[in-house]
Amino acid sequence: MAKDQTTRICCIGAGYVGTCTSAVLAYKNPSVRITVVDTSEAKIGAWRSRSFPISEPCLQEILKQVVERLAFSTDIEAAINAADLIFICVDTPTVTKGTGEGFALDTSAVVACVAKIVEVSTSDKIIVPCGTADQLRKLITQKNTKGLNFEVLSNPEFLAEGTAIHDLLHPDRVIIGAENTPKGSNAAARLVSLYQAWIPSDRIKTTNTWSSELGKLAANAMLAQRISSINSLTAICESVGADIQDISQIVGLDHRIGPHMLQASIGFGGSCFEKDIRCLVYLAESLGFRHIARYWMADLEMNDFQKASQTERITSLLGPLASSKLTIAVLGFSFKAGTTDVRSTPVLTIVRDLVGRGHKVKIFDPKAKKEDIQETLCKANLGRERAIVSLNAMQACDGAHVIAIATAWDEFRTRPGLRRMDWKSIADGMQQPRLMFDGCNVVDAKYLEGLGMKVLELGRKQAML
Ligand SMILES: NC(=O)c1ccc[n+]([C@@H]2O[C@H](COP(=O)([O-])OP(=O)(O)OC[C@H]3O[C@@H](n4cnc5c(N)ncnc54)[C@H](O)[C@@H]3O)[C@@H](O)[C@H]2O)c1
Ligand SMILES: O=c1ccn([C@@H]2O[C@H](COP(=O)(O)OP(=O)(O)O[C@H]3O[C@H](CO)[C@@H](O)[C@H](O)[C@H]3O)[C@@H](O)[C@H]2O)c(=O)[nH]1
Repeated sequence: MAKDQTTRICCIGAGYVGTCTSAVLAYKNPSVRITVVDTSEAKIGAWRSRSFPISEPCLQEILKQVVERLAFSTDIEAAINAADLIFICVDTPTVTKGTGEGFALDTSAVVACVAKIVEVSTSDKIIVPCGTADQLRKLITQKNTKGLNFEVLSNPEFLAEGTAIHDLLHPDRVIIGAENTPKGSNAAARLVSLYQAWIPSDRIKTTNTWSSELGKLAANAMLAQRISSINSLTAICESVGADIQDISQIVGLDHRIGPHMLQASIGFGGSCFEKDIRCLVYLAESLGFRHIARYWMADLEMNDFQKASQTERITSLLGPLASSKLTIAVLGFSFKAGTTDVRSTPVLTIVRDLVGRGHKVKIFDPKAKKEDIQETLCKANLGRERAIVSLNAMQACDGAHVIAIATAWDEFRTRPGLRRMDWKSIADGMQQPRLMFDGCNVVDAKYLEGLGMKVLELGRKQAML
Protein backbone atom coordinates (compact mmCIF):
# COMPACT_ATOMS: atom_id res chain seq x y z
CA MET A 1 0.00 0.00 0.00
CA ALA A 2 1.25 3.50 -0.77
CA LYS A 3 2.51 5.57 2.18
CA ASP A 4 -0.54 7.82 2.17
CA GLN A 5 -2.78 4.78 2.87
CA THR A 6 -4.32 5.11 -0.56
CA THR A 7 -4.72 1.79 -2.34
CA ARG A 8 -3.88 2.28 -5.99
CA ILE A 9 -5.62 -0.11 -8.31
CA CYS A 10 -5.15 -0.69 -12.00
CA CYS A 11 -7.96 -2.53 -13.75
CA ILE A 12 -6.98 -3.90 -17.16
CA GLY A 13 -10.07 -4.24 -19.38
CA ALA A 14 -12.76 -1.56 -19.63
CA GLY A 15 -15.59 -3.98 -20.43
CA TYR A 16 -18.59 -5.10 -18.37
CA VAL A 17 -16.70 -6.65 -15.51
CA GLY A 18 -13.74 -4.24 -15.36
CA THR A 19 -15.80 -1.07 -15.39
CA CYS A 20 -18.66 -2.20 -13.15
CA THR A 21 -16.35 -3.78 -10.57
CA SER A 22 -14.04 -0.76 -10.52
CA ALA A 23 -16.97 1.63 -10.17
CA VAL A 24 -18.37 -0.22 -7.16
CA LEU A 25 -14.93 -0.70 -5.52
CA ALA A 26 -14.24 3.04 -5.82
CA TYR A 27 -17.75 3.95 -4.66
CA LYS A 28 -17.48 1.85 -1.53
CA ASN A 29 -13.82 2.55 -0.70
CA PRO A 30 -13.04 6.28 -0.51
CA SER A 31 -9.35 5.44 -0.01
CA VAL A 32 -8.85 3.75 -3.36
CA ARG A 33 -7.79 5.32 -6.65
CA ILE A 34 -8.52 3.24 -9.73
CA THR A 35 -7.31 3.57 -13.29
CA VAL A 36 -9.22 1.45 -15.77
CA VAL A 37 -7.11 0.81 -18.85
CA ASP A 38 -7.78 -0.85 -22.17
CA THR A 39 -6.02 -1.36 -25.48
CA SER A 40 -9.15 -0.11 -27.23
CA GLU A 41 -8.81 3.65 -27.62
CA ALA A 42 -12.40 3.77 -28.87
CA LYS A 43 -13.68 2.18 -25.67
CA ILE A 44 -11.64 4.39 -23.36
CA GLY A 45 -12.68 7.41 -25.42
CA ALA A 46 -16.33 6.41 -25.09
CA TRP A 47 -16.10 6.04 -21.29
CA ARG A 48 -14.30 9.36 -21.01
CA SER A 49 -16.80 11.20 -23.16
CA ARG A 50 -19.69 9.62 -21.21
CA SER A 51 -21.13 7.96 -24.30
CA PHE A 52 -21.10 4.67 -22.44
CA PRO A 53 -20.27 1.58 -24.47
CA ILE A 54 -22.46 -0.60 -22.21
CA SER A 55 -25.74 0.09 -20.51
CA GLU A 56 -26.18 -1.05 -16.91
CA PRO A 57 -28.74 0.37 -14.49
CA CYS A 58 -27.12 2.73 -11.91
CA LEU A 59 -23.66 2.54 -13.48
CA GLN A 60 -23.83 6.09 -14.77
CA GLU A 61 -24.84 7.48 -11.35
CA ILE A 62 -22.06 5.60 -9.56
CA LEU A 63 -19.43 6.69 -12.09
CA LYS A 64 -20.49 10.30 -11.57
CA GLN A 65 -19.92 9.97 -7.84
CA VAL A 66 -16.42 8.51 -8.18
CA VAL A 67 -15.19 10.73 -10.97
CA GLU A 68 -12.35 12.08 -8.77
CA ARG A 69 -11.10 8.62 -7.93
CA LEU A 70 -11.68 6.58 -11.06
CA ALA A 71 -9.94 7.40 -14.33
CA PHE A 72 -9.97 5.78 -17.76
CA SER A 73 -6.71 5.60 -19.70
CA THR A 74 -4.89 3.87 -22.53
CA ASP A 75 -1.53 4.35 -20.79
CA ILE A 76 -1.40 0.78 -19.51
CA GLU A 77 2.25 0.84 -18.43
CA ALA A 78 1.86 3.94 -16.28
CA ALA A 79 -1.26 2.57 -14.61
CA ILE A 80 0.43 -0.77 -13.88
CA ASN A 81 3.45 0.93 -12.40
CA ALA A 82 1.44 3.18 -10.14
CA ALA A 83 -0.71 0.34 -8.78
CA ASP A 84 -0.34 -1.99 -5.78
CA LEU A 85 -3.22 -4.17 -6.88
CA ILE A 86 -3.99 -5.11 -10.48
CA PHE A 87 -7.27 -6.62 -11.62
CA ILE A 88 -7.18 -8.29 -15.01
CA CYS A 89 -10.67 -8.17 -16.55
CA VAL A 90 -9.98 -8.89 -20.20
CA ASP A 91 -11.99 -11.25 -22.38
CA THR A 92 -11.33 -14.99 -22.17
CA PRO A 93 -13.24 -16.62 -25.01
CA THR A 94 -13.19 -20.30 -25.96
CA VAL A 95 -10.13 -21.40 -27.95
CA THR A 96 -11.00 -21.49 -31.66
CA LYS A 97 -7.87 -23.17 -33.05
CA GLY A 98 -5.34 -25.80 -31.94
CA THR A 99 -5.14 -27.55 -28.55
CA GLY A 100 -8.44 -27.41 -26.69
CA GLU A 101 -10.26 -26.03 -29.75
CA GLY A 102 -13.92 -25.42 -28.98
CA PHE A 103 -13.51 -26.10 -25.24
CA ALA A 104 -10.50 -24.65 -23.43
CA LEU A 105 -10.35 -21.06 -22.26
CA ASP A 106 -8.31 -18.77 -24.48
CA THR A 107 -6.21 -17.00 -21.88
CA SER A 108 -3.91 -15.27 -24.36
CA ALA A 109 -5.17 -11.79 -23.43
CA VAL A 110 -4.63 -12.53 -19.71
CA VAL A 111 -1.18 -13.93 -20.42
CA ALA A 112 -0.32 -10.79 -22.43
CA CYS A 113 -1.39 -8.64 -19.47
CA VAL A 114 0.68 -10.65 -16.98
CA ALA A 115 3.72 -10.52 -19.26
CA LYS A 116 3.29 -6.74 -19.50
CA ILE A 117 2.97 -6.43 -15.71
CA VAL A 118 6.15 -8.41 -15.09
CA GLU A 119 7.99 -6.46 -17.79
CA VAL A 120 7.16 -2.94 -16.68
CA SER A 121 6.78 -3.26 -12.87
CA THR A 122 9.31 -1.67 -10.59
CA SER A 123 7.58 -2.68 -7.32
CA ASP A 124 5.68 -5.64 -5.81
CA LYS A 125 2.14 -6.28 -7.07
CA ILE A 126 -0.93 -8.28 -6.20
CA ILE A 127 -2.51 -9.59 -9.40
CA VAL A 128 -6.14 -10.69 -9.65
CA PRO A 129 -6.62 -12.34 -13.04
CA CYS A 130 -9.60 -13.84 -14.87
CA GLY A 131 -7.99 -17.09 -16.01
CA THR A 132 -6.10 -19.89 -14.40
CA ALA A 133 -3.99 -18.50 -11.60
CA ASP A 134 -1.75 -21.58 -11.66
CA GLN A 135 -0.75 -21.04 -15.28
CA LEU A 136 -0.01 -17.38 -14.56
CA ARG A 137 2.12 -18.13 -11.51
CA LYS A 138 4.28 -20.40 -13.69
CA LEU A 139 4.59 -17.67 -16.30
CA ILE A 140 5.58 -15.11 -13.66
CA THR A 141 8.22 -17.45 -12.25
CA GLN A 142 9.75 -17.74 -15.74
CA LYS A 143 9.69 -14.03 -16.52
CA ASN A 144 10.40 -12.42 -13.17
CA THR A 145 14.06 -11.54 -13.40
CA LYS A 146 13.88 -8.48 -11.13
CA GLY A 147 13.22 -10.38 -7.90
CA LEU A 148 9.92 -8.60 -7.29
CA ASN A 149 7.05 -10.29 -5.48
CA PHE A 150 3.93 -10.95 -7.52
CA GLU A 151 1.03 -12.56 -5.65
CA VAL A 152 -1.71 -14.01 -7.87
CA LEU A 153 -5.20 -14.17 -6.37
CA SER A 154 -8.37 -15.64 -7.83
CA ASN A 155 -11.49 -13.52 -7.37
CA PRO A 156 -14.21 -14.78 -9.73
CA GLU A 157 -16.96 -12.35 -10.59
CA PHE A 158 -20.57 -13.50 -10.29
CA LEU A 159 -22.37 -10.47 -11.71
CA ALA A 160 -25.03 -10.96 -14.38
CA GLU A 161 -25.46 -8.42 -17.17
CA GLY A 162 -28.37 -6.06 -16.69
CA THR A 163 -28.08 -6.34 -12.90
CA ALA A 164 -24.31 -5.85 -12.62
CA ILE A 165 -24.30 -2.98 -10.12
CA HIS A 166 -26.97 -4.54 -7.93
CA ASP A 167 -25.09 -7.86 -7.96
CA LEU A 168 -21.83 -6.12 -7.03
CA LEU A 169 -23.45 -4.12 -4.24
CA HIS A 170 -25.35 -7.12 -2.83
CA PRO A 171 -23.39 -10.23 -3.73
CA ASP A 172 -24.44 -13.66 -2.42
CA ARG A 173 -20.74 -14.23 -1.82
CA VAL A 174 -17.29 -12.98 -2.70
CA ILE A 175 -14.68 -15.68 -3.27
CA ILE A 176 -10.98 -15.05 -2.94
CA GLY A 177 -8.56 -17.82 -3.79
CA ALA A 178 -4.94 -17.53 -2.69
CA GLU A 179 -1.84 -19.66 -2.28
CA ASN A 180 -1.55 -21.20 1.13
CA THR A 181 1.58 -19.23 2.06
CA PRO A 182 2.05 -16.24 4.38
CA LYS A 183 2.44 -13.93 1.36
CA GLY A 184 -0.63 -15.45 -0.30
CA SER A 185 -2.66 -14.98 2.91
CA ASN A 186 -1.48 -11.38 3.27
CA ALA A 187 -2.46 -10.58 -0.31
CA ALA A 188 -5.88 -12.20 0.22
CA ALA A 189 -6.34 -10.16 3.41
CA ARG A 190 -5.68 -6.95 1.44
CA LEU A 191 -8.42 -7.79 -1.03
CA VAL A 192 -10.78 -8.95 1.73
CA SER A 193 -10.40 -5.57 3.42
CA LEU A 194 -11.56 -3.77 0.26
CA TYR A 195 -14.70 -5.89 0.05
CA GLN A 196 -15.37 -5.58 3.78
CA ALA A 197 -16.17 -1.91 3.15
CA TRP A 198 -19.68 -3.02 2.19
CA ILE A 199 -19.98 -6.79 2.34
CA PRO A 200 -20.53 -8.70 5.61
CA SER A 201 -17.53 -10.88 6.48
CA ASP A 202 -19.59 -14.08 6.47
CA ARG A 203 -20.19 -13.55 2.76
CA ILE A 204 -16.51 -13.27 1.94
CA LYS A 205 -14.91 -16.65 1.59
CA THR A 206 -11.21 -17.22 1.22
CA THR A 207 -10.03 -20.54 -0.13
CA ASN A 208 -7.34 -22.02 -2.32
CA THR A 209 -7.11 -20.96 -5.96
CA TRP A 210 -8.44 -24.16 -7.50
CA SER A 211 -11.54 -24.16 -5.28
CA SER A 212 -12.18 -20.55 -6.20
CA GLU A 213 -11.84 -21.14 -9.94
CA LEU A 214 -13.69 -24.47 -10.02
CA GLY A 215 -16.41 -22.97 -7.80
CA LYS A 216 -17.08 -20.33 -10.44
CA LEU A 217 -17.27 -22.89 -13.25
CA ALA A 218 -19.52 -25.11 -11.13
CA ALA A 219 -21.91 -22.26 -10.28
CA ASN A 220 -22.36 -21.33 -13.95
CA ALA A 221 -22.64 -24.94 -15.06
CA MET A 222 -25.31 -25.67 -12.45
CA LEU A 223 -27.29 -22.54 -13.28
CA ALA A 224 -27.20 -23.47 -16.96
CA GLN A 225 -28.16 -27.02 -16.06
CA ARG A 226 -31.36 -25.82 -14.39
CA ILE A 227 -32.29 -23.93 -17.55
CA SER A 228 -31.56 -26.94 -19.75
CA SER A 229 -33.60 -29.10 -17.39
CA ILE A 230 -36.68 -26.91 -17.62
CA ASN A 231 -36.16 -26.40 -21.36
CA SER A 232 -36.03 -30.16 -21.87
CA LEU A 233 -39.60 -30.29 -20.60
CA THR A 234 -41.06 -27.75 -23.06
CA ALA A 235 -41.42 -30.27 -25.90
CA ILE A 236 -43.05 -32.76 -23.52
CA CYS A 237 -45.49 -30.09 -22.32
CA GLU A 238 -46.31 -29.19 -25.93
CA SER A 239 -47.04 -32.87 -26.71
CA VAL A 240 -49.07 -33.88 -23.68
CA GLY A 241 -50.81 -30.58 -22.97
CA ALA A 242 -49.02 -29.59 -19.77
CA ASP A 243 -48.04 -25.96 -19.18
CA ILE A 244 -44.33 -25.21 -18.77
CA GLN A 245 -44.95 -22.15 -16.61
CA ASP A 246 -46.94 -24.27 -14.18
CA ILE A 247 -44.16 -26.87 -14.19
CA SER A 248 -41.58 -24.16 -13.34
CA GLN A 249 -43.77 -23.02 -10.49
CA ILE A 250 -44.47 -26.51 -9.17
CA VAL A 251 -40.78 -27.39 -9.21
CA GLY A 252 -39.60 -24.01 -7.89
CA LEU A 253 -41.99 -24.01 -4.94
CA ASP A 254 -39.99 -26.85 -3.44
CA HIS A 255 -37.78 -24.88 -1.06
CA ARG A 256 -34.92 -27.28 -1.75
CA ILE A 257 -35.02 -26.31 -5.43
CA GLY A 258 -36.16 -22.67 -5.33
CA PRO A 259 -37.69 -20.56 -8.13
CA HIS A 260 -34.65 -19.01 -9.84
CA MET A 261 -33.26 -19.87 -13.28
CA LEU A 262 -36.28 -22.00 -14.13
CA GLN A 263 -37.82 -19.83 -16.85
CA ALA A 264 -38.20 -21.88 -20.01
CA SER A 265 -36.60 -20.23 -23.02
CA ILE A 266 -35.46 -20.73 -26.59
CA GLY A 267 -32.10 -21.70 -25.04
CA PHE A 268 -29.59 -19.93 -22.86
CA GLY A 269 -27.05 -17.55 -24.38
CA GLY A 270 -24.53 -14.95 -23.27
CA SER A 271 -20.78 -14.97 -23.06
CA CYS A 272 -20.43 -17.09 -19.91
CA PHE A 273 -22.58 -20.24 -19.55
CA GLU A 274 -21.51 -22.05 -22.69
CA LYS A 275 -17.89 -20.95 -22.36
CA ASP A 276 -17.64 -22.07 -18.74
CA ILE A 277 -19.31 -25.44 -19.38
CA ARG A 278 -16.92 -26.03 -22.28
CA CYS A 279 -14.05 -25.19 -19.95
CA LEU A 280 -15.36 -27.67 -17.37
CA VAL A 281 -15.72 -30.36 -20.04
CA TYR A 282 -12.14 -29.70 -21.15
CA LEU A 283 -10.85 -29.88 -17.59
CA ALA A 284 -12.64 -33.21 -16.99
CA GLU A 285 -11.36 -34.61 -20.30
CA SER A 286 -7.81 -33.53 -19.61
CA LEU A 287 -7.95 -35.23 -16.21
CA GLY A 288 -9.16 -38.41 -17.93
CA PHE A 289 -12.75 -38.23 -16.61
CA ARG A 290 -14.65 -38.91 -19.83
CA HIS A 291 -17.95 -39.77 -18.14
CA ILE A 292 -17.90 -36.50 -16.27
CA ALA A 293 -17.06 -34.58 -19.44
CA ARG A 294 -19.98 -36.27 -21.21
CA TYR A 295 -22.30 -35.47 -18.30
CA TRP A 296 -21.68 -31.72 -18.61
CA MET A 297 -21.56 -31.83 -22.40
CA ALA A 298 -25.15 -33.11 -22.36
CA ASP A 299 -26.17 -29.76 -20.94
CA LEU A 300 -24.83 -27.96 -24.01
CA GLU A 301 -26.32 -30.53 -26.36
CA MET A 302 -29.71 -29.95 -24.74
CA ASN A 303 -29.25 -26.21 -25.23
CA ASP A 304 -28.34 -26.65 -28.90
CA PHE A 305 -31.39 -28.87 -29.35
CA GLN A 306 -33.62 -26.28 -27.71
CA LYS A 307 -32.31 -23.48 -29.93
CA ALA A 308 -32.63 -25.54 -33.11
CA SER A 309 -36.06 -27.01 -32.35
CA GLN A 310 -37.89 -23.66 -32.24
CA THR A 311 -37.68 -23.05 -35.99
CA GLU A 312 -38.74 -26.62 -36.58
CA ARG A 313 -41.80 -26.13 -34.40
CA ILE A 314 -42.82 -22.89 -36.09
CA THR A 315 -42.43 -24.31 -39.59
CA SER A 316 -44.06 -27.67 -38.83
CA LEU A 317 -47.12 -25.81 -37.68
CA LEU A 318 -47.28 -23.82 -40.91
CA GLY A 319 -47.77 -27.02 -42.96
CA PRO A 320 -47.39 -26.59 -46.77
CA LEU A 321 -47.12 -22.81 -46.33
CA ALA A 322 -43.69 -23.34 -44.76
CA SER A 323 -42.23 -24.11 -48.19
CA SER A 324 -43.19 -20.68 -49.57
CA LYS A 325 -40.95 -17.69 -48.98
CA LEU A 326 -42.43 -16.08 -45.89
CA THR A 327 -41.63 -12.85 -44.12
CA ILE A 328 -40.89 -13.41 -40.46
CA ALA A 329 -40.44 -10.67 -37.86
CA VAL A 330 -38.07 -11.57 -35.04
CA LEU A 331 -38.64 -9.39 -31.98
CA GLY A 332 -35.64 -9.21 -29.67
CA PHE A 333 -32.00 -9.96 -30.45
CA SER A 334 -30.01 -9.37 -27.24
CA PHE A 335 -29.14 -12.59 -25.40
CA LYS A 336 -31.64 -11.76 -22.66
CA ALA A 337 -33.86 -8.86 -21.63
CA GLY A 338 -32.15 -6.08 -19.69
CA THR A 339 -28.92 -6.03 -21.66
CA THR A 340 -27.86 -4.60 -25.01
CA ASP A 341 -25.30 -7.39 -25.35
CA VAL A 342 -25.82 -9.57 -28.42
CA ARG A 343 -22.76 -11.80 -27.91
CA SER A 344 -23.71 -15.49 -28.13
CA THR A 345 -27.38 -14.67 -28.46
CA PRO A 346 -29.61 -17.72 -28.88
CA VAL A 347 -31.77 -15.67 -31.26
CA LEU A 348 -29.09 -16.00 -33.93
CA THR A 349 -29.87 -19.73 -34.29
CA ILE A 350 -33.51 -18.97 -35.05
CA VAL A 351 -32.62 -16.23 -37.54
CA ARG A 352 -30.01 -18.44 -39.23
CA ASP A 353 -32.41 -21.40 -39.49
CA LEU A 354 -35.26 -19.29 -40.86
CA VAL A 355 -33.02 -17.65 -43.45
CA GLY A 356 -31.59 -21.11 -44.26
CA ARG A 357 -35.12 -22.27 -45.07
CA GLY A 358 -35.50 -19.43 -47.55
CA HIS A 359 -37.56 -17.00 -45.47
CA LYS A 360 -36.98 -13.28 -45.18
CA VAL A 361 -36.32 -12.16 -41.60
CA LYS A 362 -36.87 -8.68 -40.20
CA ILE A 363 -35.32 -8.11 -36.78
CA PHE A 364 -36.14 -5.52 -34.18
CA ASP A 365 -34.62 -5.11 -30.72
CA PRO A 366 -35.72 -2.19 -28.52
CA LYS A 367 -32.27 -1.65 -26.92
CA ALA A 368 -29.48 -3.49 -28.74
CA LYS A 369 -27.53 -1.30 -31.17
CA LYS A 370 -28.40 -1.76 -34.83
CA GLU A 371 -24.66 -1.91 -35.71
CA ASP A 372 -24.07 -4.70 -33.18
CA ILE A 373 -26.94 -6.74 -34.62
CA GLN A 374 -25.70 -6.15 -38.13
CA GLU A 375 -22.14 -7.12 -37.20
CA THR A 376 -23.40 -10.35 -35.63
CA LEU A 377 -25.46 -11.18 -38.73
CA CYS A 378 -22.52 -10.36 -40.94
CA LYS A 379 -20.16 -12.65 -38.97
CA ALA A 380 -22.77 -15.41 -39.37
CA ASN A 381 -22.80 -14.78 -43.15
CA LEU A 382 -26.42 -13.67 -43.12
CA GLY A 383 -26.63 -11.18 -45.96
CA ARG A 384 -28.65 -7.99 -45.64
CA GLU A 385 -31.09 -9.03 -48.35
CA ARG A 386 -32.30 -11.97 -46.19
CA ALA A 387 -31.98 -10.67 -42.64
CA ILE A 388 -32.84 -7.01 -42.18
CA VAL A 389 -32.60 -4.93 -39.02
CA SER A 390 -35.73 -2.79 -38.60
CA LEU A 391 -35.93 0.51 -36.78
CA ASN A 392 -39.09 -0.30 -34.85
CA ALA A 393 -41.48 -3.16 -34.15
CA MET A 394 -44.12 -1.82 -36.51
CA GLN A 395 -41.64 -1.76 -39.39
CA ALA A 396 -40.41 -5.28 -38.59
CA CYS A 397 -43.93 -6.73 -38.37
CA ASP A 398 -45.40 -4.94 -41.37
CA GLY A 399 -46.33 -7.57 -43.96
CA ALA A 400 -45.01 -10.44 -41.80
CA HIS A 401 -46.65 -13.88 -41.96
CA VAL A 402 -45.10 -14.81 -38.63
CA ILE A 403 -43.83 -12.89 -35.61
CA ALA A 404 -41.37 -14.65 -33.29
CA ILE A 405 -40.71 -13.11 -29.89
CA ALA A 406 -37.18 -14.17 -29.00
CA THR A 407 -36.08 -11.89 -26.12
CA ALA A 408 -38.35 -11.23 -23.12
CA TRP A 409 -38.27 -7.43 -23.33
CA ASP A 410 -41.09 -5.67 -21.47
CA GLU A 411 -41.83 -3.82 -24.73
CA PHE A 412 -43.34 -7.03 -26.10
CA ARG A 413 -45.73 -7.74 -23.21
CA THR A 414 -49.40 -7.50 -24.06
CA ARG A 415 -51.20 -7.58 -20.72
CA PRO A 416 -53.25 -4.47 -19.85
CA GLY A 417 -51.12 -2.03 -17.88
CA LEU A 418 -47.94 -3.52 -19.38
CA ARG A 419 -48.87 -3.03 -23.03
CA ARG A 420 -46.50 -0.66 -24.85
CA MET A 421 -47.04 -1.53 -28.49
CA ASP A 422 -50.04 -1.02 -30.74
CA TRP A 423 -50.83 -4.69 -31.25
CA LYS A 424 -54.02 -3.99 -33.18
CA SER A 425 -52.12 -2.10 -35.90
CA ILE A 426 -49.42 -4.78 -35.88
CA ALA A 427 -52.01 -7.56 -36.36
CA ASP A 428 -53.77 -5.57 -39.10
CA GLY A 429 -50.50 -5.10 -40.98
CA MET A 430 -49.63 -8.84 -41.00
CA GLN A 431 -50.30 -11.39 -43.73
CA GLN A 432 -52.11 -14.69 -43.18
CA PRO A 433 -51.69 -16.91 -41.25
CA ARG A 434 -50.74 -14.12 -38.80
CA LEU A 435 -48.86 -16.51 -36.57
CA MET A 436 -47.29 -15.28 -33.34
CA PHE A 437 -44.61 -17.54 -31.85
CA ASP A 438 -43.99 -16.47 -28.27
CA GLY A 439 -40.62 -17.95 -27.35
CA CYS A 440 -40.56 -16.08 -24.04
CA ASN A 441 -44.13 -16.49 -22.82
CA VAL A 442 -44.69 -12.76 -22.52
CA VAL A 443 -47.92 -12.33 -24.49
CA ASP A 444 -51.53 -12.88 -23.54
CA ALA A 445 -52.63 -15.39 -26.18
CA LYS A 446 -56.34 -14.65 -25.78
CA TYR A 447 -55.79 -10.94 -26.37
CA LEU A 448 -53.79 -11.49 -29.57
CA GLU A 449 -56.22 -14.15 -30.79
CA GLY A 450 -58.94 -11.52 -30.35
CA LEU A 451 -56.97 -9.39 -32.83
CA GLY A 452 -56.95 -12.18 -35.41
CA MET A 453 -53.56 -13.75 -34.65
CA LYS A 454 -52.85 -17.43 -34.04
CA VAL A 455 -50.60 -17.84 -31.06
CA LEU A 456 -47.97 -20.54 -30.59
CA GLU A 457 -46.46 -20.57 -27.11
CA LEU A 458 -43.31 -22.19 -25.81
CA GLY A 459 -44.15 -25.19 -23.64
CA ARG A 460 -47.89 -25.15 -24.35
CA LYS A 461 -49.90 -27.36 -26.66
CA GLN A 462 -51.05 -25.87 -29.97
CA ALA A 463 -53.64 -27.21 -32.41
CA MET A 464 -52.60 -27.31 -36.11
CA LEU A 465 -53.44 -24.15 -38.02
N1 LIG B 1 -19.80 -10.20 -18.83
C1 LIG B 1 -20.13 -10.82 -17.72
O1 LIG B 1 -21.29 -10.83 -17.31
C2 LIG B 1 -19.08 -11.55 -16.90
C3 LIG B 1 -19.41 -11.93 -15.60
C4 LIG B 1 -18.45 -12.57 -14.82
C5 LIG B 1 -17.19 -12.83 -15.34
N2 LIG B 1 -16.90 -12.49 -16.61
C6 LIG B 1 -15.51 -12.72 -17.08
O2 LIG B 1 -14.79 -11.48 -16.96
C7 LIG B 1 -13.87 -11.32 -18.04
C8 LIG B 1 -14.17 -10.03 -18.79
O3 LIG B 1 -15.48 -10.11 -19.34
P1 LIG B 1 -16.24 -8.85 -19.95
O4 LIG B 1 -17.61 -9.31 -20.31
O5 LIG B 1 -16.04 -7.69 -19.05
O6 LIG B 1 -15.40 -8.64 -21.30
P2 LIG B 1 -15.50 -7.44 -22.36
O7 LIG B 1 -15.29 -8.06 -23.68
O8 LIG B 1 -16.72 -6.62 -22.11
O9 LIG B 1 -14.24 -6.52 -21.99
C9 LIG B 1 -12.93 -6.97 -22.08
C10 LIG B 1 -12.03 -5.76 -22.42
O10 LIG B 1 -10.67 -6.17 -22.34
C11 LIG B 1 -9.93 -5.44 -23.33
N3 LIG B 1 -8.65 -6.12 -23.58
C12 LIG B 1 -8.44 -7.31 -24.19
N4 LIG B 1 -7.12 -7.60 -24.18
C13 LIG B 1 -6.49 -6.58 -23.55
C14 LIG B 1 -5.13 -6.33 -23.22
N5 LIG B 1 -4.17 -7.20 -23.50
N6 LIG B 1 -4.84 -5.19 -22.56
C15 LIG B 1 -5.82 -4.30 -22.23
N7 LIG B 1 -7.12 -4.49 -22.52
C16 LIG B 1 -7.45 -5.63 -23.17
C17 LIG B 1 -10.86 -5.41 -24.51
O11 LIG B 1 -10.53 -4.36 -25.40
C18 LIG B 1 -12.22 -5.21 -23.84
O12 LIG B 1 -12.57 -3.85 -23.76
C19 LIG B 1 -14.01 -12.58 -18.91
O13 LIG B 1 -13.05 -13.51 -18.49
C20 LIG B 1 -15.40 -13.08 -18.56
O14 LIG B 1 -15.51 -14.48 -18.74
C21 LIG B 1 -17.81 -11.82 -17.41
O1 LIG C 1 -34.60 -18.82 -15.95
C1 LIG C 1 -33.80 -18.48 -16.83
C2 LIG C 1 -32.71 -17.58 -16.61
C3 LIG C 1 -31.86 -17.27 -17.66
N1 LIG C 1 -32.07 -17.80 -18.90
C4 LIG C 1 -31.14 -17.48 -19.99
O2 LIG C 1 -29.82 -17.79 -19.57
C5 LIG C 1 -28.87 -16.91 -20.17
C6 LIG C 1 -27.96 -16.29 -19.12
O3 LIG C 1 -28.72 -15.46 -18.26
P1 LIG C 1 -28.11 -14.79 -16.95
O4 LIG C 1 -27.54 -15.82 -16.08
O5 LIG C 1 -29.16 -13.94 -16.37
O6 LIG C 1 -27.03 -13.81 -17.58
P2 LIG C 1 -25.44 -13.66 -17.60
O7 LIG C 1 -25.20 -12.20 -17.63
O8 LIG C 1 -24.91 -14.53 -18.67
O9 LIG C 1 -24.92 -14.17 -16.16
C7 LIG C 1 -24.40 -15.48 -15.94
O10 LIG C 1 -23.03 -15.55 -16.31
C8 LIG C 1 -22.17 -14.60 -15.60
C9 LIG C 1 -20.79 -14.70 -16.21
O11 LIG C 1 -20.06 -15.76 -15.69
C10 LIG C 1 -22.21 -14.95 -14.12
O12 LIG C 1 -21.36 -14.05 -13.42
C11 LIG C 1 -23.66 -14.83 -13.62
O13 LIG C 1 -23.72 -15.19 -12.24
C12 LIG C 1 -24.54 -15.78 -14.44
O14 LIG C 1 -25.91 -15.65 -14.06
C13 LIG C 1 -29.71 -15.86 -20.93
O15 LIG C 1 -29.75 -16.21 -22.30
C14 LIG C 1 -31.09 -15.98 -20.32
O16 LIG C 1 -32.15 -15.64 -21.20
C15 LIG C 1 -33.13 -18.67 -19.14
O17 LIG C 1 -33.30 -19.16 -20.25
N2 LIG C 1 -33.98 -18.98 -18.09
